[in-house]
Amino acid sequence: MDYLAGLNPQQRAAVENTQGPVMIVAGAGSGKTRVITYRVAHLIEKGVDAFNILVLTFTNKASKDMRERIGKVVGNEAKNIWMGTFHSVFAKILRVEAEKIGYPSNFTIYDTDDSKSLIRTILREMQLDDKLYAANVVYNRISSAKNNLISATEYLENDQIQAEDAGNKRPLLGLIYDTYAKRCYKAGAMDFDDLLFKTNVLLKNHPEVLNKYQHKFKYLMVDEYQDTNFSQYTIVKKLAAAHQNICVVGDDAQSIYAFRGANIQNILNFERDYPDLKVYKLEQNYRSTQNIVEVANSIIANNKNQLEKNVFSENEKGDRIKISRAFSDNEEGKLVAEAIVQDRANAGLSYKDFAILYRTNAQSRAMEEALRKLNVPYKIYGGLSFYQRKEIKDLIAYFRLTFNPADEEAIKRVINYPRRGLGDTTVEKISAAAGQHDITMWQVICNPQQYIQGRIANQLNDFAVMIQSFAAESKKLDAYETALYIAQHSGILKELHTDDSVEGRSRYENIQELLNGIKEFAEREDIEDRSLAIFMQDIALLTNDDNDKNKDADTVSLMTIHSAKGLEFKNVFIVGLEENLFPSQMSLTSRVDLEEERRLFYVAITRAEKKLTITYATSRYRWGTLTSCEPSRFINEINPSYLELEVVKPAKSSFGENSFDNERKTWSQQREFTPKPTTSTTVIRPKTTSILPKAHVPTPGFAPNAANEFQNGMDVEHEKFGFGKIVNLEGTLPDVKATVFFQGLGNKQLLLKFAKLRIVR
Ligand SMILES: Nc1ncnc2c1ncn2[C@@H]1O[C@H](COP(=O)(O)OP(=O)(O)OP(=O)(O)O)[C@@H](O)[C@H]1O
Ligand SMILES: [Mg+2]
Repeated sequence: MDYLAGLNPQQRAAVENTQGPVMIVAGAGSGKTRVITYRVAHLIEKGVDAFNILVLTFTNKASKDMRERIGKVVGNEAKNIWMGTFHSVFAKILRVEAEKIGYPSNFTIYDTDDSKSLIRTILREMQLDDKLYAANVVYNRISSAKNNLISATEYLENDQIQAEDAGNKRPLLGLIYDTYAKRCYKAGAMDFDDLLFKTNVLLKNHPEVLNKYQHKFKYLMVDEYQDTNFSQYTIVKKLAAAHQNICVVGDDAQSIYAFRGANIQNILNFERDYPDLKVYKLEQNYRSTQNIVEVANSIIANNKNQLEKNVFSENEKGDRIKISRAFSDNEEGKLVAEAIVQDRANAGLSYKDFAILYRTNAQSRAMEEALRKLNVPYKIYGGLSFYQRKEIKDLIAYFRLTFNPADEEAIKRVINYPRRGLGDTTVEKISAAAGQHDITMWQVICNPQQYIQGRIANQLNDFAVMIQSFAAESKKLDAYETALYIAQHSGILKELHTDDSVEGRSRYENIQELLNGIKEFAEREDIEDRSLAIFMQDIALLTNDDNDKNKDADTVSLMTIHSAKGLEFKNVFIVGLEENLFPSQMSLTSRVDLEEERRLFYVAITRAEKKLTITYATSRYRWGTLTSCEPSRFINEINPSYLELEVVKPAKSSFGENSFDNERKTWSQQREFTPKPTTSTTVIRPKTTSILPKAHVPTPGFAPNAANEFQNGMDVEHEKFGFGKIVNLEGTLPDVKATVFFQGLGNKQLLLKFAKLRIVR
């Protein structure tokens, strides 16, 4: 297969130039990711061992997609490439090398919740004002220190940082950071930032380890390089130092993680770090229509800080960008949902060709509700992971303790769940004793008589024996059998089984689902070690987009713009273009922040291939109150010649607004929606382009059908409203009410016994 034929001359040069440092800084959709993909395939075709290639991507999903594409060229060898996010790749390496830096190889990975819970414990113990020292703020400060490779000791010793924090009225941050780091260490745990921070420590203090990985990873590639932080930059620089076969691609205009420590300087430094650097320019955008590319260019031109580049498209000119105004967030949802149904029918698209992008997660609610009303299947990306649900975390905490009983956060989570008379006071006593004697909580639990007073020794002893029995069983059983054993003997299964509420049943099913997943893992033939310990290793790094069983399902994608990075969709809606929302309120005080918001807008626009719609509402519920909103300044920055404006009249919504509120809770929990299968998916006729069709002239011989003949999904004709599709039926005969989506009119609710409606097919 001549894979090189699918590249333009610059892309091809970047692919074929495999030796020495290479950088591509180019606009969106210009094929940067494609270059990395083909470059890896090319290396393998040329005989480079896949085990010697390391590719760092921004999400697990991106690396999975890339591996699949490479597999199409090189076959099975693609499995052997080291590829993944910084966190997953270096977690894997730390598992092998952890003991060198004083950690057990089965160290626990603390997720954000664990970290914040530990911080809260520490703040309580230090008796600090939790308004001044909010867990979130403390967490962010520690995270930012780690991402800048400042250890707790350095933090404490550095007068300047100290002074800064004192200025912020939080002089004790250094001490908290130090305590936090020690507690994690004692618990055999690393938080997310540690996975990079400790990798740096490892590579710095152990030259032999650095040497080993420099020789292992003979070729390094990094996608989305503009969003690397200092800690990541340093790892890459160290690994590439010996052979310098490093290729990074990125776009300064898409740098959107400065708030998490990403540093645009990393791109600029690259030229300084590698004097032999070859720089390739990609200017042609292959993704989007000319209109979309030009709008994106015109927006980003408002930013003062950017590298000069020229992006053009030779695709069709395309539709103008549509701007729609709605009168409320619910109305906005409705207009987006209706446009999707309409565009899908008119342009012969699938649901998966559509994406709805928003600035903040909270905006998904109105969208979800509207989509459900129209029976449009959707999936939320980047939301709460399956592994973050309470019941799943509870069971996993038992798994964690089985392999690492020092894990303090896991102990706190399940020592009294299910209830066994070991309440908060006991936990505080254990924690205090552990602090006093400088031992782990687990050591206290194993010898309660020695360290704490009170009559809880028996219960503690039972708990310790139980955890020890799990560890013993895990040595004899496979992953699934161990997991089942723990679920049963911890009492979790019974606890959930006896809860007969709807939520209780769904929690029980989730546990079943987890066990099923572990069973699949235990039956895999492509890996040697199928123990629960291995299954557990990277579980904290999974997001809800991984392990997606229905990845080919035909659903509309909903996500924040941050999660949309690198992706593309035929038809994109960017919603909530309002001042104080996008740009966000917090960004309005400084140019630097405002420019980051604008880059975010640039990222959003450039996801669209064919059609882009931007919407805003003039009122919206925020923080529980109805606020009136002004259109975003970003809309004014677009040259009007690219725009088509549409104002949606405040109509009495056909949606029962109250029913939304009732269902709100359930919907926000269930983040995926697949409507019941409809009997037909025929395109709605006739095709019209105008917003409001002329008065309908019924088909000659028009004769309405009887109420009992209709089914959901049927194409129908109404005497006056024209052609439509039944999207919902409710009630019982003879009072069945149909929701029919009419071309250009949207949803109408009709009582079938009165409506003059004819079945088309
Ligand atoms: N030479 C080419 N010929 C045809 N299609 C191409 C070519 N180069 C890239 N494409 C297509 O253009 C689209 C954008 O490419 P890609 O995702 O690699 O761009 P990118 O620069 O990584 O974008 P982003 O900045 O959004 O991450 C993809 O669908 C890709 O397959
Ligand atoms: Mg890309």
